[in-house]
Amino acid sequence: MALPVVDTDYLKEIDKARRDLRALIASKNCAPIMLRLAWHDAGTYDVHTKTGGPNGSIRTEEEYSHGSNNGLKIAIDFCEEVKSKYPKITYADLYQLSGVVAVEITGGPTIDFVPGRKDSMISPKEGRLPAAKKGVSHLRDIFYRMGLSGKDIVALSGGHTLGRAHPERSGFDGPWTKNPLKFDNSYFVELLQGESEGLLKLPTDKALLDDPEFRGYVELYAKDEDAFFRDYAVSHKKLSELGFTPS
Ligand code: HEM
Ligand SMILES: N=NC(=O)c1ccncc1
Repeated sequence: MALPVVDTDYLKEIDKARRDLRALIASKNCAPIMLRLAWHDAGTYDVHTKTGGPNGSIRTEEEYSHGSNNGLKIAIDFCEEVKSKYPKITYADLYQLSGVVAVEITGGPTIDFVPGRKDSMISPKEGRLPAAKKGVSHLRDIFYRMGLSGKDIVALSGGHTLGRAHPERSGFDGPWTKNPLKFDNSYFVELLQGESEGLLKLPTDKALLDDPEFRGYVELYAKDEDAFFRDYAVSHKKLSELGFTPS
């Protein structure tokens, strides 16, 4: 599919869509699932083959039907409400803009967003996203394949400060933090505090404590929210631009 022409009209549409997304996400309290959608569209990137990545392909039934994407059709349909008003905007840009807005309106850091991603209908085979029951080496395999680093793994895992697991979607249950609609460093604080009634820790969350590099960042982010916000904003931008060279 063609690269969008990012002219002043496109940028005006992006600005209007950003405002609409703020209102939609606030009114539906759907920041968590919108962030998960953005991450799942981008997280399929393979730096070796230059395939997958933030290209809107998650909108295809083939891809949103993957087990790891259970529930995400809800967010895809929410985004369609905005797409229908601004047809020029690519799905690829819209999904990443939605993830940025989700973080920002729940109190997280401002994330630099550069539009211009093109859409694709080609869905990678299932298995490019991390499996929750695995550990450190799996996390490194998956995120290094995307072209991301150990620091990115920990910072981006902080995205679990938002939302919850749903048994009917993933088989896991519950929020990671006491306020799942507030983007803050509580995910890391809770991780270091150990098991807590009613709060979820996936095996991959706990794995962040098992590796010295990862644990160093967990301890930093738990004690310094500004450091988490700074690193998260950089890693989120990197994730949202995998395979995409902003013009
Ligand atoms: C590191 C590997 C990761 C694993 C294994 C993982 C796994 C999961 C699982 C199993 C769920 C529950 C899905 C459900 O039942 O609704 C979930 C939810 C979520 N994930 Fe991840 N995740 C990972 C990384 C990330 C990243 C990098 C982000 C974003 C930057 C993210 C954002 C979210 C959000 C916001 C939710 C909550 C969605 C909701 O409330 O509907 N996750 N994750
Ligand atoms: N954020 N990641 C997820 O939602 C997820 C990843 C892998 N398997 C199920 C769900």
